[in-house]
Amino acid sequence: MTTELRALRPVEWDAWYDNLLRTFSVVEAAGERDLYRELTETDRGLGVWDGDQPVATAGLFSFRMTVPGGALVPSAGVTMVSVAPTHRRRGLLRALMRRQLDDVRENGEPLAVLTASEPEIYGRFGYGLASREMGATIDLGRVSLDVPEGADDIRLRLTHDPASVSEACEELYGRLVPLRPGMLERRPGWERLPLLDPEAKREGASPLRCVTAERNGELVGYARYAVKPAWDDHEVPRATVLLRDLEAVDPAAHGALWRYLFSLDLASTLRLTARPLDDPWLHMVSNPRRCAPYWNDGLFVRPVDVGAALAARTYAAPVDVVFEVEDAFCPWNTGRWRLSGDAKGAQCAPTRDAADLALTVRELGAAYLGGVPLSALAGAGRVRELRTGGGALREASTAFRSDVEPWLPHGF
Ligand SMILES: CC(=O)SCCNC(=O)CCNC(=O)[C@H](O)C(C)(C)COP(=O)(O)OP(=O)(O)OC[C@H]1O[C@@H](n2cnc3c(N)ncnc32)[C@H](O)[C@@H]1OP(=O)(O)O
Repeated sequence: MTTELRALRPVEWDAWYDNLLRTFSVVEAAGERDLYRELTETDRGLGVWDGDQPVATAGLFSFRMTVPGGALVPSAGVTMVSVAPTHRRRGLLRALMRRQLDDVRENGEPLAVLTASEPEIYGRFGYGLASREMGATIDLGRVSLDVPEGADDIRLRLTHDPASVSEACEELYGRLVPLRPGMLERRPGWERLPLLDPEAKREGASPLRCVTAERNGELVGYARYAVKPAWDDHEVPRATVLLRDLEAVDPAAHGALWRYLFSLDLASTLRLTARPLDDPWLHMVSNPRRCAPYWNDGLFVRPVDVGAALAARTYAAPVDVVFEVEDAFCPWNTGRWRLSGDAKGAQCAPTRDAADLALTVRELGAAYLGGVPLSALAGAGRVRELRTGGGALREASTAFRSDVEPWLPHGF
């Protein structure tokens, strides 16, 4: 087999995308191809060709991601990775990852990020699981909600045309981006993604609708959802409310929107996916157990330039530690790095000083957004204390934590 790994040419996009669809065995729905064609940064696409046939794909998005402290840091979003079943397990993914991370480094992005089809794939390339997301199946008949003061002052409006209020919702979303690590600044065109609602993928649910929350005429929150109607054998209504996304700027706005979703007529279940671990509704419900919360993996983070990545965020407490970093896939990161920082800023540079903590770049990626404690990774043997007399783990672990759980509200 002779194959060629090279950059994607714009005219090849459809065949390249078809390889992705075939590999994922997904049925294409109306609107998806046009949207992804528009969103794809063709000049950052890679593929492997066997003759004139694409047999592997990988893409990058030029995102900026919020890190602890609120800075937006250039982060390459790895996407559309596929290897045709005829060509799997011959090293094509590894070759694509090699070329991609070299390109990201050359492009000066300190981080690469991704969401994984299967979590076990990307650790070997230095990606660590940095954010988790929560799902829940809430038994509306058994769970009540105690909403905060001010919820009654919120005016809710329902629209069956979410696009008609999208601009205002996007403006609100933009205000929230700097407040939570892991959120991605919207790039042009991405506002269409949360509105994508092909009939073929609804599985009996209604079209998407949007409820907006206003206080004194100003938008303070919104929720997009669909309802899947159902009636049991005794004609009892048992609809399921499927929440697509919800954003709100303060407790009262959250309260009003969650109360709305918890009390829709004819519904017996509210299903949530991809919510942040610290979602406010968890602390408003009478019975969290009957909400069956669970968590799943969210965003994987890979420091591509360890020094620049660690210096780009701030730290919850003063920290001055030397990390002994091992990075087998990107050896330019391997070595000792001194990180000194606090809540105002940080510096990180190579050093010859004695190391305080040893870890691989994957653990640095996992801890980077502040959601995974270094101490928990140390408990699993993945971070080792080297400082004589100890104390470095506690110092670094405290400093890395974020007050707000990292979260990626949407896939890419
Ligand atoms: C960010 C995203 O786009 S996520 C989407 C990823 N794509 C998919 O899941 C689509 C379906 N699967 C595929 O297309 C392919 O099987 C891929 C892309 C996952 C793997 O491609 P391959 O070319 O077969 O991988 P490759 O041969 O380079 O393997 C590299 C290593 O990863 C391992 N690996 C590859 N796929 C998997 C997997 N699904 N689960 C666990 N390990 C895996 C290989 O065993 C190999 O291990 P090694 O480092 O010990 O040698």
